[in-house]
Amino acid sequence: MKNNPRALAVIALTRVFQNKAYSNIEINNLLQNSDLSDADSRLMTNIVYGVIQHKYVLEYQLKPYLQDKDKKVELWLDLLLMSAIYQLQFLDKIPAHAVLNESTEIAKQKAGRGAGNLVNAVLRNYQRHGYKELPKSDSVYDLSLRNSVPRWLVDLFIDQQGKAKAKEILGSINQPSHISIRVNTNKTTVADLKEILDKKGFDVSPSKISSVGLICKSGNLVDTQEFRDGLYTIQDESSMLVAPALDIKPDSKVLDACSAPGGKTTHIASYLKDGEVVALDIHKHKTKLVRDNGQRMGYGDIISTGAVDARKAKDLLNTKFDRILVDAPCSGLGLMRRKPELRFFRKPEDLENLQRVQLEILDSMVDLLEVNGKLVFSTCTFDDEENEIVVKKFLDKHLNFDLIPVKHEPALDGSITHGMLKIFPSDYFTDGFFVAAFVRKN
Ligand SMILES: C[S@@+](CC[C@H](N)C(=O)[O-])C[C@H]1O[C@@H](n2cnc3c(N)ncnc32)[C@H](O)[C@@H]1O
Repeated sequence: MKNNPRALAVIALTRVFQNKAYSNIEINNLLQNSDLSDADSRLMTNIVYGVIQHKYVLEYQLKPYLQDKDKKVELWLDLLLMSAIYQLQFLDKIPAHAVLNESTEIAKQKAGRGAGNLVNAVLRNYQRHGYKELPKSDSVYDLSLRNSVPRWLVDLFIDQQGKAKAKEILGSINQPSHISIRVNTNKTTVADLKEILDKKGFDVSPSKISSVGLICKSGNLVDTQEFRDGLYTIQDESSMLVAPALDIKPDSKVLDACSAPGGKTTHIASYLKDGEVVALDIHKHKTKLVRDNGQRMGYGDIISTGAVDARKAKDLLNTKFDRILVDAPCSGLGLMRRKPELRFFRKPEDLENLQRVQLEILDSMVDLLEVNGKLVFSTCTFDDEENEIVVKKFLDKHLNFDLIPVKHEPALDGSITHGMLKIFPSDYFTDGFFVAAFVRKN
């Protein structure tokens, strides 16, 4: 089974749904211990993401063919059947007989002849009757089913953004994502790096929303000499909009309160000459990632790290900063395209709990910021509870802070409201993101 892409996909999917594991981490772990060819690795990855992205649709297709007595099939068997239907329906290059034979064999090897017979019978039945058309209305139920997004989230998107925008967001999150990189402009230029990567066969194009971003449709961008030499880092385009919002000067003293794995820390460092950046994270093991990234990108001597709960930072750090970034822990709903399982892991009460933590971290930053210093708050989600409402509550409590317009490129003018930047996954095909900036008046 170790070298069977379909069996490995089912193992990854079982871990995701049983242990609430992240799909990208499980895929990487399993691929590292397998001898799959590149094509089979791509197939395995495609099945894992596809089944998670289309979970409700696949369950809907499967339901009529599971007899009553079989309705409570084990999780792995359910996922094996969904993977098979996903391949039959969504992947056009795989012959149906290969899907049927392989899936039957996997079930037989794992649980004996009975399981193999069940899989074979269900899939033959599905083939005989064909794909069941999905209901087409705009009801919350149908939108939830068609896009495989829990109903509470569909409700939330409609309540906050209106139906048209909610449909646009839902329609975009199950499409394949791009990879983007941020160019380390202290080591190379965007044009030079583009040329080098193009020559290596990466199909690279400039980002429309960040002047230091390049987009790549596919390819292993961590396995190049240029990556090892720190000429670029892998980062979503939306994340590249945060460091510019801090308006950093070459001698700024910057605090990055929630910094791991350090994507934004190294971006901040790229603006500094005599300045420094102190990078905190609550998890000690994650601060190593920040240091490693800093070293690789050539900023090891201006980044220092600390394993600190940012909510307690005001009592632990006895210094002040010119700039503070709170890239806060959040629900990550803006990442649903790249981490499709998030939609199933999150619960409505998470948003309120996360809002509380975000406000506690912001509160702790207030006295660490110099007068006239700037504070930036960002999240990779687009729900109001973790964004605009946090900003409002923070300003209501701290009258010595003003909201100031987020510095941004002209292409993003349409994404600014009351000076705050909010990007939906459907707007520029990036992660969803939010950025707000404040100044301390006194
Ligand atoms: C959105 S991620 C930060 C991403 C990072 N800024 C980057 O660009 O690579 C949020 C981080 O906050 C950390 N975190 C969560 N709660 C925290 C707390 N109370 N204090 C400090 N860090 C915290 C998490 O471990 C996580 O690494």
